[in-house]
Amino acid sequence: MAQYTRVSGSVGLITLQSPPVNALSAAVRQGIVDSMQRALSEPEVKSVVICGQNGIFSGGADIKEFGGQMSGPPLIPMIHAIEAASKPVVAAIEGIALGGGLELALGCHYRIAHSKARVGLPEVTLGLLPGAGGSQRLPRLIGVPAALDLITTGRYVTAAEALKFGLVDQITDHNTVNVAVKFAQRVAGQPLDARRISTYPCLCPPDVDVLFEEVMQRVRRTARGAIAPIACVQAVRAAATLPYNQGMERERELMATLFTSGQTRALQYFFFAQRAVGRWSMPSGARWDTSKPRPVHKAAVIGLGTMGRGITVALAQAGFSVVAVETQEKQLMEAKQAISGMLERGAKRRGVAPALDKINYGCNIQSVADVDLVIEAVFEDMALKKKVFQQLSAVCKPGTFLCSNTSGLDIDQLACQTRNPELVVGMHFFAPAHVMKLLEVVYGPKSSPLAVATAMQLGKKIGKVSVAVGNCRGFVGNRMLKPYLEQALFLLEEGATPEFVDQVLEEFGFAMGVFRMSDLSGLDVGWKVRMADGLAVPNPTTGQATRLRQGRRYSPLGDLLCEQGRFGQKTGRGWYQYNKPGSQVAKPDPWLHSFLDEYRARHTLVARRIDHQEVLERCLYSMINEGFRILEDGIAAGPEDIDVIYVFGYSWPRHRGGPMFYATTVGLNKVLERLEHYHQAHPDVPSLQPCDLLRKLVGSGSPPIQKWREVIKKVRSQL
Ligand SMILES: CCCCCCCCCCCCC/C=C/C(=O)SCCNC(=O)CCNC(=O)[C@H](O)C(C)(C)COP(=O)(O)OP(=O)(O)OC[C@H]1O[C@@H](n2cnc3c(N)ncnc32)[C@H](O)[C@@H]1OP(=O)(O)O
Repeated sequence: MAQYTRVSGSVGLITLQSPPVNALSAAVRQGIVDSMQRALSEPEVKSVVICGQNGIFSGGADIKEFGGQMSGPPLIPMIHAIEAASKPVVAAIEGIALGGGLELALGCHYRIAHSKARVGLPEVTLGLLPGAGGSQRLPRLIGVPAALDLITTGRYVTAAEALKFGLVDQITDHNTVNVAVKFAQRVAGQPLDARRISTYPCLCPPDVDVLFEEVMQRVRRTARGAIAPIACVQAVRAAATLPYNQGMERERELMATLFTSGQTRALQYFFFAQRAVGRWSMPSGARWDTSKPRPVHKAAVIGLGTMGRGITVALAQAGFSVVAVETQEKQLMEAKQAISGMLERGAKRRGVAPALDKINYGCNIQSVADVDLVIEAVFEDMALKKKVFQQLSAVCKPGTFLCSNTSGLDIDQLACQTRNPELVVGMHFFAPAHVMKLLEVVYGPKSSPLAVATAMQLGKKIGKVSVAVGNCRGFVGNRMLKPYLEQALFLLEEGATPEFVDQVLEEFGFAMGVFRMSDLSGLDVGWKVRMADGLAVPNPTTGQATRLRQGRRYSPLGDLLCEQGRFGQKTGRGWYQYNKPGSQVAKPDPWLHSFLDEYRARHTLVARRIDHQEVLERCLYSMINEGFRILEDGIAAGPEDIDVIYVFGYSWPRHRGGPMFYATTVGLNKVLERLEHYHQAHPDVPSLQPCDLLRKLVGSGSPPIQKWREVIKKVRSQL
C-alpha cells in the first residue's frame, strides 16, 4: 500500500509501504493512484513527493505477481498519469530505485537521490525489459549510449554516477525526504512541460546505427541464447528512431514476447532460488534461523597453490585478517607475489587501496594458532589432508573451525583426525576462488550447525553465494558432473567428435562445452582420481585399456590421452590442440580424430551418426537424474540448491534456470521416458537408470518444482 500525508502545509507526501523492498505490488499501485488523485484534488497541495518507507524507494515491480493473474492498476498508465500531473512530482530516492521503481521515478518531474542510493534497470536479469516506459524514457533523458549500457547489462549505478548521467537532478547527504519536500515547495507552480521526459527528443550520436550494430553483436555474443538482452537493444532502438507513442507500442510488443517466455519464468525462479539457498537446513533439523554463527575475525589459509591464493585474496578483500601458510619457501615467495598482484589489480579496478596489510605470510603451521577459522587448500590428496588436519587440531586454539577446500573428498574422514570433529566442514571454492561466486559448504555427519552457520556467514561476507550440502563423493556439483562427463566420452566412442558435442552444449548455453572445459581444468586432475580409485589402469592380463570396470561401462579415452601427456591447455594438447602450452584458443586436432578412429577400430565399435538431441539428452538427463538421486539421498535440501550450484559453479545458462528447473521445462515424464529409453540401449550404464524420486514425482503428476520438497519428504520418510 501507500500512505498519503500532507507535509509543510502544501506538499502531498506519498510513502510506498510494502516491506521489505517496497515492491510495486497491486496494493502499492492502488495506493499510489489513490494518493495522486487526492494530491491533485486538494487545492492546498501545490506539489507532491513520492518516497519509500524504511529508507528504500522501491525494488521495482513485484516479481511474485508475474507468475499469476495481474490485478490492480497497471504500472504504465499510472506512471503516465504522474508525468501528466498538473502539480510537480518529486521522487525522493533513498536506498534503491530499481526496475519499475526507477521507471516510476522517471515518470516524476524531478529526482532527488541520497548519496548512498543506487539505481538501475535490472529487468534484463529477469528475462524482461524496462517495460513500464523505462526503455523509452531513459535514452531520452541520458542519451542512447548510456541507456543501452544500463538497460542491456542491468547494472546498478551509484547516485554520483546517476547525477553525472543526468539521471537524477540532485544528490544529498541529508534526509532525502526533507530535502525533496523543500525542493517540491520551491518548484511549486513552475511550468512542467520541460520536465516530462516522454516529450524529450531522443538525442543520438551521429554514428548511432554503427553503435546499435556493435551493441547488438556484443549482446548476441555474450547472451548465450538469452533473448531479453536482444529485446532490450531493440526497445532502445525504437526510442532512438520512433516517436514516443510508437516507441511505447514497440516496448509493449517486445515485453509481451518476453513476459510469456520460458526464459523469464526460469530467471524469476532463479531469482528466488538464490535467496532460498540462504535458508539452509540439515537432515538433523538444524536450520539457518535457529543456528547462530560465531564471528570470525582472523582466518588462515593453508596451502598457497591456485586455490589457496584465490581464497586468501577473497578473504583479504572482504577485510579479514589472514594468515597465509605455505610450507615450501620458494612456493611461498611466488604465492606472495601472485597474491599481491591480484590484490593490486582488484583494488585498481574498484578504486580502493589494496588490502596487502591484511595478510601475514608464514611457512610454519604453528602461525595459525590464534585464528578463528582455517581453510585448508593443500593438494587434493586424502593422506596429505589428513596429516594437515591432525596438525591443525593440535596447533589451533580451542573452538577454531577447521574447513577443507576439497572438491569431493570425504569430510568425515578429515573430521575424524581432529579433537573436535563438530567444528569441521568443507568449504569448496571454485577456481578462480576470488572471482567465482559459488561456495559449497559441506557438512559431514559430525559437523555442528554452529560450524555450518559460521561457514555460510563467512561465505556471504566474502561475496559468495553459499549453498549448504551433505557429504558424499563430489558433493553436489562434481557428483553430477560425473555422469555428464561419462556420457560425453561414450558419445565419442559411438561416433561423435569433441567439437560436435561442445558445439551442441554451447548452443544450449554453456559458456564452454564439456571437452573445452576439461582441457581448461586439466585432464590430469580426473586421471589421478581415477587412478586412486583403481579405474584408470589397463587390464593386467592384456595390458589393454578395457571398456568395462567394476561391472559397468567405462571409457578409458581420457586416461589414454593423459598417458600421451595430453593434459589440456597447459600442455598445448588435450581434446583439442593449442598453438602453445597455456594458449586458450582451441582448434580441432586431426591427431585426435585418427586416435578416435583407431580406438573404435580396436574395440570393434562402429561409428554412427549422432544428432543434437541425443547429445543433449544423454549429457543433461543423466546429470539431472543424478540430481534427483542427490535430492533423494538428502545431500541437497531442495532443487534450488542444485540449480544455484550449477549456474554459479558450472556455467549452466541462467536463462534455463538450472538443471532441475530445466527438467520441469522439458517435462519430468519426458525426462523419465528418455532415460528409460537410453538405459534400455545401455543397460551397463547405471547413471541412465531413472531414479526412484523421478518416478515418484512423475507418479504424483509432476508437481511444480516449488512442491518437490513435499514429495521428497515423503520419499525420505519411507526409507
Ligand atoms: C500477456 C502479455 C503481457 C505483457 C505485458 C506485461 C505487463 C507487465 C508490466 C510490468 C512492467 C514491469 C516493468 C518492471 C519490471 C520490474 O521492475 S522487475 C523487478 C526489477 N527489480 C529487481 O530486479 C530487483 C530485485 N531485487 C534485488 O535486486 C534485491 O532484492 C534488492 C532489492 C537489491 C535487495 O537486496 P537485499 O537487501 O540483499 O535483499 P534480498 O534478500 O535480495 O531481498 C529481500 C526480500 O525481498 C524480496 N524481493 C526483492 N525484490 C523484490 C521484487 N522486486 N519483487 C518481489 N520481491 C522482491 C526478495 O525475494 C527477498 O525475499 P525472500 O525471497 O522472501 O527472501
